[in-house]
Amino acid sequence: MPRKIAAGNWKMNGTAASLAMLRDLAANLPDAGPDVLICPPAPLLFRAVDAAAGTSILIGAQDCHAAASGAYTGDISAAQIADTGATYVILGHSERREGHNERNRDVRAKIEAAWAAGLAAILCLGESLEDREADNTLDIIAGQLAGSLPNGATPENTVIAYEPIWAIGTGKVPTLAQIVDVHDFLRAELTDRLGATTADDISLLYGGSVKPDNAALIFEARNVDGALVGGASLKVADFAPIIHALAQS
Ligand SMILES: O=C[C@H](O)COP(=O)(O)O
Repeated sequence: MPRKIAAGNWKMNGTAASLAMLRDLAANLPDAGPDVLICPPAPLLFRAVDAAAGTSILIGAQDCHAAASGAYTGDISAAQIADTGATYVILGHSERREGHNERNRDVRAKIEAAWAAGLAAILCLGESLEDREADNTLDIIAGQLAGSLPNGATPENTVIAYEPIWAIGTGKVPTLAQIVDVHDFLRAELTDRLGATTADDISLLYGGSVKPDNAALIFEARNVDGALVGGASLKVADFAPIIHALAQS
């Protein structure tokens, strides 16, 4: 069985003061619930790890460089992320692919770097509205998966997040059938590549406008093992109900 995971991506939001929410969140988690992960901006990682100490909340980063070290002003390496005590890194988010021109091969190299540093990678995949309307979704997903995921994926080092670009921050959510189509496809592609024993245990997250009022329905979808949540992960009042919905799914 894949692990259930509720991951919060704070994107470029929050300050040190925002980390007080981690204690509140920890106090509002279900017993025996899913893995809960918060990915704050990089400058907050050390403090976030401290703030989460003694709780079950895990901490992750939002990107890393593919190189181990060097003259890359403004970038951070996977080893530097691991040094903070963070254990995950989001890679290939559409906001990186679009805003920073990351290609599949760049994402692949970053995942290799993450693994080498002992981090688990959350690989993000998703189609644009144009791709969706042209009925190209599964081709796009197949290409991103083939191009971005290195050999050697395991349930411990890899999580896949399906995030339709048109659903991110828009309040638009695919139908349950559309989510199931992509998640079933991902599971089948992973099975082809890795065999069922490994593929069946890799957590597949849905991301894009997950909110307290739609989470329970989304978690009914076959092969949805959790969510990658943006805006609704910033407040305990929004994120905790999503986590509870996942625990009950
Ligand atoms: O990484 C998270 C996603 O981009 C979803 O963001 P959102 O929940 O604000 O739509």
